[in-house]
Amino acid sequence: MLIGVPKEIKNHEYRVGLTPAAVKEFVAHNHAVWIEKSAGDGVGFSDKDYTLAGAEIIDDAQTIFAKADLVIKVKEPQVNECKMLRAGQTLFTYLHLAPDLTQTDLLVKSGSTCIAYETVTDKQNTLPLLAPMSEVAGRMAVQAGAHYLEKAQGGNGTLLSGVPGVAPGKVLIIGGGFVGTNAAKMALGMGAEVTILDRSLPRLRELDDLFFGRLKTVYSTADAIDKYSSTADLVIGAVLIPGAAAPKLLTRAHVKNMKQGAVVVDVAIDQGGCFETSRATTHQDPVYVIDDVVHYCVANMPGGVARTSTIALTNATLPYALALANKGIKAALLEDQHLLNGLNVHQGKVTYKAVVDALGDKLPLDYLDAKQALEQF
Ligand SMILES: NC(=O)C1=CN([C@@H]2O[C@H](COP(=O)(O)OP(=O)(O)OC[C@H]3O[C@@H](n4cnc5c(N)ncnc54)[C@H](O)[C@@H]3O)[C@@H](O)[C@H]2O)C=CC1
Ligand SMILES: CC(=O)C(=O)O
Ligand SMILES: [Mg+2]
Repeated sequence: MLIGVPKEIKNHEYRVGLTPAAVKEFVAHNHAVWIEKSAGDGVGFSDKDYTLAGAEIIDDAQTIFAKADLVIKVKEPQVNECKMLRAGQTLFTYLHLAPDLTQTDLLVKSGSTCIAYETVTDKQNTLPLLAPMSEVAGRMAVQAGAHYLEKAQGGNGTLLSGVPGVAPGKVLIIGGGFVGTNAAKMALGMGAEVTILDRSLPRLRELDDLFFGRLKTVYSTADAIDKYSSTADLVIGAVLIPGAAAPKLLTRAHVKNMKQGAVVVDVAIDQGGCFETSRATTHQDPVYVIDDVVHYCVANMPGGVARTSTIALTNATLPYALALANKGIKAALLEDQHLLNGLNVHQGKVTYKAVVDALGDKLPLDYLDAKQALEQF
């Protein structure tokens, strides 16, 4: 199979779909790999590294999209990338379709097969291809929050750790999954006072055990969000309903009621955001202020630490990508229900129900069960 890896083109996105080590694995399995020129430059993987691994360097993305059987990326395809996708081709990358009408429309029209990293599942009922980037983003959320709490950045001038004689800052984390847990680790490591909300009691029990009572676990209700957001210095949004648009849990009224100079980091922004006042921002222009509250809503946070993130992401995606290449796309999907859960679009049909639920009233979308879609077309 011909595997193609274009250079990422989203704002300040330096990650790359395959490391040279991953390329070697494909080559060892007799696949050809095309890498766009300078695709790995931003993370220290040179064209020479890729050539030595057995890849061919291609000058432009057009050639890759025109010929590759399987396109492996990091971020959702941007408009001109969507327009290059075609029937008979498979795209394996993050998609986050539920909040993205334009991309969904273009992918459906492309006739291609689109497998989303973020909806592939595993036996533990977690999301193995989202987890590594959630670990990164959760850790970064506290780093970003601490930075924007500084006065010169618009914050209220709180040092999250406090100092002897001065109480630490208060961090509220909404959602206790991968992002939330990693944010909690960092915030506790700094010495902040941490409260974490989730609506899963089993998850709250795990968190209580994991952190040995060093943080407060609270069942997530509007009332709890009311209470804890009003005194928080930093609120981190980390909820997820897989594949669906994020619920707006922190409302405009909550934000209005927050302390002046508090910071909110909406990590869930890639699924549309879980704060009513959130809108996606970029690494180039990461924050804006509403009601004296600094909002950080970067939709590709791990791109900011692209070297760590590229390696962590490829560690997770490689076995699935190899299965697609070695077995063939259809057979690999039909053999593995967990990988099949990643199928969002196939030959003009949307095969992920939560996407149709989120966008069906704005766009005429044909939903078809993933297995049926593969068997029919
Ligand atoms: N902005 C960025 O660069 C990145 C964003 N993300 C996003 O972060 C979000 C969280 O991802 P993960 O932690 O991996 O998901 P996860 O599935 O591990 O955790 C989500 C948690 O939210 C909880 N939850 C659901 N509804 C809730 C509610 N009403 N109140 C409180 N908790 C609730 C769930 O019980 C679960 O524990 C996702 O939208 C993901 O796509 C992840 C990585 C990077
Ligand atoms: C998960 C995601 O959207 C990212 O890593 O950019
Ligand atoms: Mg206020």
